[in-house]
Order: sequence, then structure tokens, then C-alpha cells
Amino acid sequence: MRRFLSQEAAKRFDDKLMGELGFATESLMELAGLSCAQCIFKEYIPDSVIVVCGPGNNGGDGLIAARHLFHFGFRPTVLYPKPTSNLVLTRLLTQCRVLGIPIVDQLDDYSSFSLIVDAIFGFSFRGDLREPFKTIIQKIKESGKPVVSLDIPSGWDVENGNITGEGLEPNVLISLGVPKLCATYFRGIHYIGGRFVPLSLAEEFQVDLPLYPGSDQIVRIN
Ligand SMILES: NC(=O)C1=CN([C@@H]2O[C@H](COP(=O)(O)OP(=O)(O)OC[C@H]3O[C@@H](n4cnc5c(N)ncnc54)[C@H](O)[C@@H]3O)[C@@H](O)[C@H]2O)[C@H](O)CC1
Ligand SMILES: [K+]
Repeated sequence: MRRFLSQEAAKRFDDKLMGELGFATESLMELAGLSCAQCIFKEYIPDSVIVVCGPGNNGGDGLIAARHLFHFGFRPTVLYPKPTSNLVLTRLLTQCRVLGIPIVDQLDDYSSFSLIVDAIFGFSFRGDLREPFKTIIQKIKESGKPVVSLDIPSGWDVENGNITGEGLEPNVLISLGVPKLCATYFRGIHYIGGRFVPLSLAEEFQVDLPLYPGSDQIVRIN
């Protein structure tokens, strides 16, 4: 058995979950985002946190994590620099607004936040980093603040890790569902979250599922 998915396998895995296995994107995303918030609560004392959200579903996980972090006593702000017309993300933004979570589209100074949550790119990232995210990732690195990455450290090649050196170097990585190949290059605190993968799918893709303790949604593997 192996633990890690290639980029192509991660996409097929996702397609199966949302297709023949009957899941809706929003329900899996909710579990993924909740598990990220639980992991952050376990590792950090509630304080101010900036959740940086990209234009895809990784950004959606971030918006959900921000909402749960708010309920857990953190003071989240969302940085959402590249609005899309995606209905799921639009609804998630509304849910954050209703709670009074500030949503900004640019940020020059990260110094007032004690933690940065990286929900910029997940397993669909490919090619060279494009703006505005290239500059955002540079600024996050310059801030020296602790970083928690959701699913993939943003800027990393999904299979080969931080090959350009431009990617984030997070303190904590939460792999969602099953870790992708780049996680083999990660040396920090590594959790798996998103406890929704049916055993039959794990067997089909020849990946291990972690042993989650009790009813926990997360498990630390490294
Ligand atoms: N599989 C699951 O069980 C679940 C996964 N979830 C999360 O969803 C992401 C994958 O989401 P997806 O929408 O496919 O893509 P991304 O969020 O990775 O980003 C796509 C977005 O990024 C742009 N982009 C791609 N490359 C670049 C680049 N080089 N520079 C700039 N921009 C780039 C692209 O144009 C798109 O707009 C997965 O990782 C999980 O986090 C869900 O939570 C549900 C469960
Ligand atoms: K990420």
C-alpha cells in the first residue's frame, strides 16, 4: 500500500467522490474546512488569524475554516484577492460576512496577525506562480509568521514539492482526504483531515486511510 496520490490520481479520486459515490462538493468541503479549523485549534492559541483564500476549492476550504475558527474563538480576517463567480464560494463568503468576519482583497502588512492560513492553491496548482498570488506568497514568507497550509503548501509542485523555491514553507500541513506526493518532501507537523474517504475508494486507489482516534476529524502522522 502507498500513502500518496499523484496530481492526476488526486483529480480522479475527487471526480469519483463527487460523481459515482454521491457526494456534493459543499459537503466534502465542509468536512475538510472543519478538520482544518480543528487542527489549527489543536496547534495554536485562539488569536488573530489571516486566512488567505485562492480562487478554487482550496479557497473554499479556507472560507469554511475561517467560519469555524470564528466559532472557536479566533479572530479571523479573510484575504480573498481574486473573486470568481463560483456559487459555492459566493455562498461561503456570505456566511463569513454574516458573522462579521472582515474580507479584504489586498493586504500589505501581515504583522498584526499571529497566524497565516494558506488556502491559496490545492491539488490543481500547476505551472509558474501567477500574480497576484506570486507577490502574496512572497510577502507571507517575508513576514516570518507561522503558516498552516491546507492540503498543499501553496507554490509547491503537487508531486515534486518546492522545486522553484518560491513556495511557502509551512509549519503545519493538513492533507485532506489522502496526502499528495509533494507531502513526502514536507518536514513540519503533518496532519491528515477530511474523514470522509470510503474504504472502497482507498482500496481502489491503493492508499492507506489513517487511523483516526475515536470521533476525531484529524490525525497527526508526523
Ligand atoms: N478531493 C477532495 O476530497 C476534496 C478537495 N477539496 C479541496 O479542493 C482542492 C482542489 O480544488 P480545485 O478547485 O481543483 O483547485 P485549487 O484550489 O487547487 O486551485 C485552482 C485555481 O488555481 C488557479 N491556478 C492554478 N495554477 C496556478 C498558478 N500557477 N498560478 C496562479 N493560479 C493558478 C486555477 O486557475 C484555479 O482558479 C483540494 O486541494 C482540496 O483543498 C475540497 O475541499 C473538497 C474535498
Ligand atoms: K494551500
